Amino acid sequence: ELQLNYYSESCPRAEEIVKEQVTKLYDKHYTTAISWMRNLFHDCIVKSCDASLLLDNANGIESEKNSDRSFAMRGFRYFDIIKEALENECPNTVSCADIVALTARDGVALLGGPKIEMKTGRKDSKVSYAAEVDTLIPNHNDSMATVLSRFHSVGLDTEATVALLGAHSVGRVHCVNIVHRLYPKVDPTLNPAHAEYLKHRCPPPGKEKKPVEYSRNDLTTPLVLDNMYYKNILDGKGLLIVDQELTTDPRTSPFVKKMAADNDYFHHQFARALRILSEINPLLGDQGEIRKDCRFVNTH
Ligand code: HEM
Ligand SMILES: [Ca+2]
Ligand SMILES: [Ca+2]
Repeated sequence: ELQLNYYSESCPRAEEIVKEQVTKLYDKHYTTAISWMRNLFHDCIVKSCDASLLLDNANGIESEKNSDRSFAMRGFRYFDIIKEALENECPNTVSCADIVALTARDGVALLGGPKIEMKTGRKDSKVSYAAEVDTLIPNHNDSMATVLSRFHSVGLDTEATVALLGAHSVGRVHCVNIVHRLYPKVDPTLNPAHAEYLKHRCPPPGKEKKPVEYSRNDLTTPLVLDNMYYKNILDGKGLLIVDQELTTDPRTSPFVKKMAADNDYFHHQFARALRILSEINPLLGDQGEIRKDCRFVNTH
């Protein structure tokens, strides 16, 4: 079973080391705090919080990082820094899966989100699920029915689902995921002034000036994990179709309104939801291993 402070005897400073490194990295590259959160989602919703996401292409393993749904994910190399710090303190002790969980927890706190109690004791997978990623992670234009059924199937109720999408209160979306709502006709659910802003950020396909263009999710508090996301989507400023759908689906819209009105309530629900997410099907005992290098399964 997962437990609080699983490493209290085997590596008493484990959680402190993660926090130190996450803080140091945040001071240098604030976007790392954003990446930890998305990484936890993309690892845990694919079978298990088992660091399957972190495996590289090697020895017959096909990396989940290269699937379509992992588009624009960043910051993977920072796991190596954290793992190295932990290996220096206690070799072969702290799993990569627990690093995925703890970094997300500490990243959320640095972004002004809630403090979250998180259990540890996860083991790492020996396999990757690259072939299944695109069916297990919803797409940006999926219906809310599809999103909810996927989240419900892993124990995330509707309120938790609405809270987790609040992660889009920070970070960015690339134009490839936006232009279909702008051209040839503006999606009528978009706020017209915001649509003009987005057209300026994202020229019609083929007319881009730079190879990679994007918009920030939240122009008001782009670096804070707060309930501005819900105010924005109620104002027609959601960038993804799934963001905007939260406001129109009768199952989700009551929670959107409640979260927009009360940041503490959002934080409380976000903390609850992230805990559920981080405890999906953990590998325990000898169901998995403790990888020496988060990119590769151990070779014995
Ligand atoms: C239905 C569910 C979800 C869908 C379809 C979805 C889709 C996306 C897409 C398409 C992007 C933008 C990629 C880009 O163009 O750069 C994105 C960004 C992001 N997502 Fe989600 N997402 C979902 C749920 C979540 C959840 C549950 C979390 C975390 C708890 C999360 C965290 C993030 C973060 C932090 C970013 C910004 C990444 C960055 O700036 O580097 N998302 N998501
Ligand atoms: Ca996984
Ligand atoms: Ca924000």
